[in-house]
Amino acid sequence: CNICIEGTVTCPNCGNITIPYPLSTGPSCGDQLYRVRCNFGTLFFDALNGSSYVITSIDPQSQRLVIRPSDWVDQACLSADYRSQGIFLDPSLPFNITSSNTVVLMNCSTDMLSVAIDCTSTSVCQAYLRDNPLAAASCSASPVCCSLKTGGSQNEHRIRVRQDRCSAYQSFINLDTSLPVSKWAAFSGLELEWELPQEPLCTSQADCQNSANSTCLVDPVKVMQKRCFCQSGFLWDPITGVCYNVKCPSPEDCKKQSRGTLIGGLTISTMVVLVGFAALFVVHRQREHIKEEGQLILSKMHEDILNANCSSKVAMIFTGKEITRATSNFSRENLLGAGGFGEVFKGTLDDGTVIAIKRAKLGNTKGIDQILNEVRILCQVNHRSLVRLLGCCMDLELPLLIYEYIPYGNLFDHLHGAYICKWAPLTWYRRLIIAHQTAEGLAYLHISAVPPIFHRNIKSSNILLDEKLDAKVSDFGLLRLAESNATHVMTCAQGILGYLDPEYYLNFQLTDKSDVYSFGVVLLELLTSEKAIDFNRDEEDVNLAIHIKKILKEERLMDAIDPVIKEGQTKLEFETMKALGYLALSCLDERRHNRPNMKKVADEIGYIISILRGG
Ligand SMILES: Nc1ncnc2c1ncn2[C@@H]1O[C@H](COP(=O)(O)OP(=O)(O)OP(=O)(O)O)[C@@H](O)[C@H]1O
Repeated sequence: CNICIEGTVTCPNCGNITIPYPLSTGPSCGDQLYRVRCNFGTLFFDALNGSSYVITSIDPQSQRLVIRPSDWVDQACLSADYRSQGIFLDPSLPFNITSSNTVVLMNCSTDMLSVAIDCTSTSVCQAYLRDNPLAAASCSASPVCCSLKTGGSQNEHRIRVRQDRCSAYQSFINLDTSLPVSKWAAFSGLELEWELPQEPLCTSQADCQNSANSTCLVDPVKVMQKRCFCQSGFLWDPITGVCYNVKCPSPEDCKKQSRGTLIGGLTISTMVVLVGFAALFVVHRQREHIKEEGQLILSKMHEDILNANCSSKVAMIFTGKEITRATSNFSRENLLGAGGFGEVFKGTLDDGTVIAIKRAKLGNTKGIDQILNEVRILCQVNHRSLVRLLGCCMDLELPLLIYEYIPYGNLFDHLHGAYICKWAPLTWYRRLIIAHQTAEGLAYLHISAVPPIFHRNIKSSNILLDEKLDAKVSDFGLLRLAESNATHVMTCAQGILGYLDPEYYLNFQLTDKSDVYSFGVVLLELLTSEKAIDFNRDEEDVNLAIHIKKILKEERLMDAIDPVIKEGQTKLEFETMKALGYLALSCLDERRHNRPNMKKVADEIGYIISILRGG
């Protein structure tokens, strides 16, 4: 817990103004997308067409800042930024105008009367024109004026003035129109907000030296660029711009924790010494007997922890001896593969039961946590399309998870070739069944599990197939239980390239709809047998979701379908492929609220299957 906040890249103050991350006043601090300009102690926001505005306040917590809009040229009723057509924010930058602003537009042409904003005689601007002496002096000669409340959408980038429309404006933040106009000056300003920044861009690891605890990796959304993504155990905090330690989010926590650790450490040391002496004494007298008893007690403790939250006892404690025997001492012949969590071995217990054993990687500090997490979660879930966790083993050097063995490999290998010679290619009907079973398993996790469970790591290699080629969703290593009253869970980008919900980059949350997005990518894999990310495709097609979305929009789905299932297809089969393609498209909607939920997806696939069966 010694490194909590490091590598902060905030810029120095500008005069009295503190510049919070991600705002940047120079190339070596902040995020370069969030440029502001410091000129002799005054901070400026530069807009398009050469106009520039003084920044009067910044609130990093709400990601908002206030700029002072131009006054108007006396007598002419013309805004000083008339030449730049008013305020025009660069739409390619992450700033927009908030919905807190009320804008009065003056010196307007009668054309404005037909525009859908309030230019009536009761408009707020009429009171302003009448009761503000300056406005009255300059602008009352042309009585048409209008007012509008800005929208606050991400497309809100300009307040426009021009000939034939309106040529002057004033803006107020959270204006209380019940107050007399003489008090309105207190609300003067235009409020902008910025989007939360993503992890900093990088080209090599050296660029990440300012962002401690991060690694320069390919950006799954834009694979042509790389970012300093937080390492395991750390989360990206877009407000402070650092990867913080999840175990001690603030330095205070660190201090508390290290103080706690110190006290705990002393207590533990004392206990260890005492226990050590006692143990030496006992070992001297009854060595073997005590060892066995100790193991029994440990085993009992683990069992108690494991079953604490279980309504029924489903998880078992396996002994190291048992597992070592079952795997022939973890021989390489029994190695099934390795993933993010560690290695997976096949094993056979004394009673003949075949099992899969997940062994945490050496130095995988999350191992124990992940195991307890996984065991607790899985002891609650029971669904035919989810891989069953049988128990765990904690008395070897590395913690182990014991699963039922699923004999026919994973969907990724079936679709992408590794097993093409070993097993026949999957038929279209079987692919639909696999999609349906997977969707049902996930819908169970989202809806029937209490509290709801988001998988967060859906990909074809985590869908295993049994001897009947039925699908079982595996790898709950990245699972976290959602808070019972929370609809989302903050997390680090633990998803995998090509499957990660793009909205994660907007708000750094993964929800049930993030699983829906990842599942949409799996649907595309089933249709095309193409990989989620493939650098052998053209540059702009590396990401399968982007590639197929384009093809679907051009109504060329057939060009992308796996030739194996395309060959000899009936018209009905073709229709069902199309239907699944469009379902995938809805799962892959950029905005998660537009995506269907997993239950709906499962029902849709069930319906597609029923059509195929009926035909
Ligand atoms: N219960 C199981 N039965 C049979 N094979 C399994 C089982 N669990 C995992 N495997 C196989 O072990 C290999 C590694 O699995 P693992 O889930 O650790 O990795 P992954 O899915 O590739 O990556 P990640 O850990 O990032 O999800 C895969 O080939 C998988 O098919």
